[in-house]
This record gives sequence, structure tokens and C-alpha cells, in this order.
Amino acid sequence: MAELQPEGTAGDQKYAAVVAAGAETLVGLDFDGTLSPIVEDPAAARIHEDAASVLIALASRVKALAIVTGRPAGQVVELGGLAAIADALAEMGKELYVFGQYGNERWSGSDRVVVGPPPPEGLATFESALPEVLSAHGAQGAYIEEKGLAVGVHTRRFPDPDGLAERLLAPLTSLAAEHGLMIEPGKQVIEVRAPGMHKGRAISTLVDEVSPGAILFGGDDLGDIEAFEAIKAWGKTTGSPTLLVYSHAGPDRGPLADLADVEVDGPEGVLGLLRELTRDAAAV
Ligand SMILES: O=P(O)(O)OC[C@H]1O[C@H](O[C@H]2O[C@H](CO)[C@@H](O)[C@H](O)[C@H]2O)[C@H](O)[C@@H](O)[C@@H]1O
Repeated sequence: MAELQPEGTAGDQKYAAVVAAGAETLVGLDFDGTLSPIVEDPAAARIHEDAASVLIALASRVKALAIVTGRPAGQVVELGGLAAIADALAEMGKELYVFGQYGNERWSGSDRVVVGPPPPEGLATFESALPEVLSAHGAQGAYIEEKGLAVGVHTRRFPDPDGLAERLLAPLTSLAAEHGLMIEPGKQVIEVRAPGMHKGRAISTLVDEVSPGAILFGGDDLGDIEAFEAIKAWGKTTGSPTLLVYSHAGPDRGPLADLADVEVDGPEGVLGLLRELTRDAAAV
């Protein structure tokens, strides 16, 4: 645990309890910033080159793996090479779950089809009105990520991406509300999507289906807060071990850090922790 916190901290104790739960543990992971290093072009993001081998080895020691992401489920299966990982897990009788678009879409190693709702009413009219609002706030030409059920307005390519994202928050919140939608702020992106779903609900669904004895979840951004909160609440209610891992990349520590039990250095750190868990669980 050298990368984490000094020996004997609450984080170490929580890690040890998850190790002891071993084969009953559900491991949930976010994609961007947690398994995939942050890059300027969202379409250029790829899962870390060591992720497949680490996840496959880990699967032999835990109950199930899940990727819970804001990305469309089909896209993350592609960018993550998740079908091949699911194949390897199936050979050991383990399931890979994918929850995309903050829980609105599902895919699994068993089903291999993306199941999700149609685009929300209001998304098309929101998009028609969007360019005028962007121009009015100096964000004309912002990269718009079309996600099917949502759109992402990315500010990473502007000179002051964080400042611009902050200035766009209020006008995009208002415009989204006018069209029955909500915003989901992230790292130099403001996503606009339907209300009613978040990663915490996806976790509750997973818990109902998997009945884990422990949960480890790793995330890096604001969209992971509800997952962290749902897992904390589940741990408190059931008395089961939980470990919340903050994948820290970039100069700032976001609010997720305050909810986390341990903090690691981006996808490299996440994979390092999962390697340790695999090794330590084997010794139990
Ligand atoms: O829930 P996640 O798996 O973390 O996905 C959240 C959003 O991540 C993506 O955007 C972020 O990563 C991009 C690639 O590294 C980066 O360019 C961008 O600035 C980040 O905000 C993705 O584009 C979104 O669709 C996801 O919802």
C-alpha cells in the first residue's frame, strides 16, 4: 500500500477488509481518467495498455467486474477492448457488466447488446438552440460530442478551458432546463442529458443483481460522486466492506477526493492498486 496512505490509516483498514472479502467483491470502475488516461480528443481515448491483463487477473479473485461510465456503452466497449476482456472472464465463469451514459445504457459479457432508452425529448431542440448560447458566451466552435442520449460541450481546446466551462455552467443549465434536460459537469466538459439516472442508481442495480459481499469502486470526476455516495450508504446499511478509490490526474483535486478512502495517481495508480488487490486476495 506504499502509494496510498501511511500504514494503519482508515484507507488501509478498508483495503484489508475488501481483500478479506475476496471472491465476494464487486469491482466497479469509471473509464475516462480511471482506466483511460485523459487526452484532448475524446475519440482518441483508449484504455490503458495494461488494463486488460490486470482486469483479467483480478477477475479470478473477485465476484464480478463492472465499468460504469458517462460514455455510450457501445463506445466504451470499443475503446476499452471490453469484448475480449468479457471473453476471458466468461471462460472463468465471471461476468463483465457495462453501464453507459451514467446508467442509462447496459451491456454485459453475457448479452453483448446495448440496451437503452431512445434519445430524450428535447435533445434535438436543445441542440438547435445551443450555437447561439455558445456564441453569446465566447464558446463558438466548442467541440460538441454527440452521444445519442446526450451531448457533451467540451472546452479543453480553448485557452482557458476551466474558466470557460465555469462561465458556461449557468447558461447551459438554463437552456437544458428549458428543454427538460439537466447538465452533468465534468473535466472541461458540460454534458447535457435527461434527468432521472446517475451512477449511484447503476450501482444499486448492480448490487441487486450481483449481491456482493464487498465493493471497490474507482472514479476520478464529479459524475462519480453519486456512485461513491451509494456505495458508502450500502456499506453503512449492510456493514459490508467498501473501498472508494480516487484516481487523481491533473493539478486540482476535485470534491470526489473528500469522499474517497484512498487516492492513487491516475490510471497507472488504479491499475497498481488492482494488481496489489489481486496478489493480496490470492494469499487469503
Ligand atoms: O464516466 P467517465 O468514464 O469518466 O466518462 C465521463 C466523460 O469522459 C469523457 O470526457 C473526458 O475524457 C476525455 C478524453 O480523455 C477528455 O478529452 C475530456 O476533457 C474529459 O471530460 C467523454 O468525452 C464523455 O463522453 C464522458 O461522459
